[in-house]
Amino acid sequence: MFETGLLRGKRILVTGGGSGLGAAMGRRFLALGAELVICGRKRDRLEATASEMRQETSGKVTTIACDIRDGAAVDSMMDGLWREAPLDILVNNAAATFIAQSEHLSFRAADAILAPTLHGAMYCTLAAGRRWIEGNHNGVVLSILSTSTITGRAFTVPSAMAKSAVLAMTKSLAVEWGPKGIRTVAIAPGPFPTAGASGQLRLEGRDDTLMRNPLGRTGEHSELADLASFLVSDRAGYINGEMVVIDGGAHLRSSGAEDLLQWTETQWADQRAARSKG
Ligand SMILES: CCCCCCCCCCC/C=C/C(=O)SCCNC(=O)CCNC(=O)[C@H](O)C(C)(C)COP(=O)(O)OP(=O)(O)OC[C@H]1O[C@@H](n2cnc3c(N)ncnc32)[C@H](O)[C@@H]1OP(=O)(O)O
Ligand SMILES: NC(=O)C1=CN([C@@H]2O[C@H](COP(=O)(O)OP(=O)(O)OC[C@H]3O[C@@H](n4cnc5c(N)ncnc54)[C@H](OP(=O)(O)O)[C@@H]3O)[C@@H](O)[C@H]2O)C=CC1
Repeated sequence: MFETGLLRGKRILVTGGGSGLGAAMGRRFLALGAELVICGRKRDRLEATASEMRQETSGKVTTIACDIRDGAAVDSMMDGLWREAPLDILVNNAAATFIAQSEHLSFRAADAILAPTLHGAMYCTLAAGRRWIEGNHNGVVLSILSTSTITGRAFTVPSAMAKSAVLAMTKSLAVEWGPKGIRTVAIAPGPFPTAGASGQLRLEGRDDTLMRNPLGRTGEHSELADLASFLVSDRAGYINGEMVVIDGGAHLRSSGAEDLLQWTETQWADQRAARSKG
């Protein structure tokens, strides 16, 4: 689909690149010639994914254990990266969510979603952007958001709030940092089966939601990876401050959460008891 070497010479950090959509994007970036850095909290999973990637391609993959909720840890990761060479592209992919009745959310539970999804994305963006500007280096920030930025989404309110805030960052920085050679773009995926999303959103037990998709299917990881590759590449050099939706048209019918309005109190109690660790 793309010219060989579309991303040759690009050094890309994908947060949460050890699993799910982050790993799918990383694989595609490598295949297109990029040098890849993936970060996350779970060192073992990062290493396992990187070792598979190294076997699949001859590309360079580096792993960094970093909890992006911790600004000092983010700064230290960026310092380490810049000591070797500047990044060219940051992909804000790491995030967290779970379904819950909002009246049952403790403050700690709300913060468990806001901290990685909003603060983590902001810390990574500020840390990379400041270094690009100081070094007079061009950069691209791609943030993986959600169609909840358009529809809102019941029962995942902290996630919808955080993703909307990162969309505001994307639009605002497009104007502020565009003149400094930094593009900010975003993708809003619909349902793409991953272990993280399926576990946290109970996607498997909720076929109705998926079947209401106008295209009658969920997204393929390769479809998202292709879109991401285009948006971060120089071929998309005139796209700035935009969010591209990739959901088969699903959000035009529903936010995807309406079936949860039919859940009984017993189902919600069961959900609270069966909390999944992402
Ligand atoms: C609504 C349906 C939509 C249909 C389809 C539409 C299209 C799809 C749209 C998808 C949009 C976004 C998707 C994603 O983000 S998918 C990625 C999912 N991946 C992850 O979440 C991975 C990361 N996950 C985690 O880190 C953890 O799972 C967690 C989020 C829980 C955070 O863990 P942490 O260790 O920080 O938290 P603690 O265990 O210490 O708990 C902190 C407080 O949070 C409370 N908590 C935890 N889980 C739940 C829960 N399931 N329900 C309610 N409350 C929860 C916990 O009790 C702590 O609070 P208290 O101390 O007050 O008890
Ligand atoms: N799959 C889907 O249907 C959809 C996904 N999205 C978005 O796509 C992105 C990827 O989701 P998906 O692949 O499904 O889910 P995953 O659960 O696989 O991905 C989440 C990743 O984020 C990392 N992460 C979480 N918290 C932190 C943290 N504090 N510091 C560093 N890394 C962290 C996790 O690694 P670790 O646990 O090692 O820290 C993990 O690799 C997310 O932004 C999600 O909101 C949006 C819409 C739909």
